[in-house]
Amino acid sequence: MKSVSRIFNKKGLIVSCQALPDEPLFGGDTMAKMADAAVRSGAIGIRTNGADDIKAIKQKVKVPVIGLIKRDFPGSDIFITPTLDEVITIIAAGADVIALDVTDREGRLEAVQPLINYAHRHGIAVMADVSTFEEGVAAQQLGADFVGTTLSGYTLYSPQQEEPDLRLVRRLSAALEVPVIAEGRIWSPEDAAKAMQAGASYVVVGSSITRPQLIASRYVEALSGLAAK
Ligand SMILES: CC(=O)N[C@H](C=O)[C@@H](O)[C@H](O)[C@H](O)COP(=O)(O)O
Repeated sequence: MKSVSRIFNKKGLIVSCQALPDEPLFGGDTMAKMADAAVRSGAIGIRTNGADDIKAIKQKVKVPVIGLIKRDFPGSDIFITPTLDEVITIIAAGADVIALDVTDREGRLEAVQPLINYAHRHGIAVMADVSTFEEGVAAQQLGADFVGTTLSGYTLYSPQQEEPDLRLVRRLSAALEVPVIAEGRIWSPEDAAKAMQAGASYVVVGSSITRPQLIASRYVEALSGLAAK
């Protein structure tokens, strides 16, 4: 496997280009254009969901791609690359890093080890999406190459807040040897800068760059009281 420090050529912004089938920008072609725009602006990596989008983005841009597959299983809360099937599909699609759920739910901390090992046997690095400090420590012990704060706010036991979890970024960055990726609810360049000041090596920004329906709705909401007058 490529040494982790050589996957991304420097620290910086990773743009998450994701649209699910029910979102207006759904489709590999659109996501590849989003990725192109991000890279032209200086993004050093892309994070994306699904084999089609991974392939389309890999064809379009030269920066490393973090791939995941969101898949729902009835009765389970684990939806980011839940099983080996998705890991195999992501590798075949050409991702440079695989993102997967490394939370302490449903026996996941045991179940995820073979997925990490499989990725490594195929020369692919792993980004652990965690929701707490303890999960980040466990993820490093399990061999994850990057630890991301992606799932803080999305497990029942992590802080439920509108802002990014900078406290978690700070604690993980102080304690871990592997690079920490700040991700989740980063809505401004100022928040992104704070995340890096808190110790993150990389900052993933998604919705506030690539989900125009969410961006527009913030403006509409800000105007709604005034527009009624
Ligand atoms: C919790 C979950 O499903 N997160 C997903 C993970 O890949 C994406 O839907 C987010 O857009 C991504 O984490 C970036 O975060 P934000 O869009 O807040 O900048």
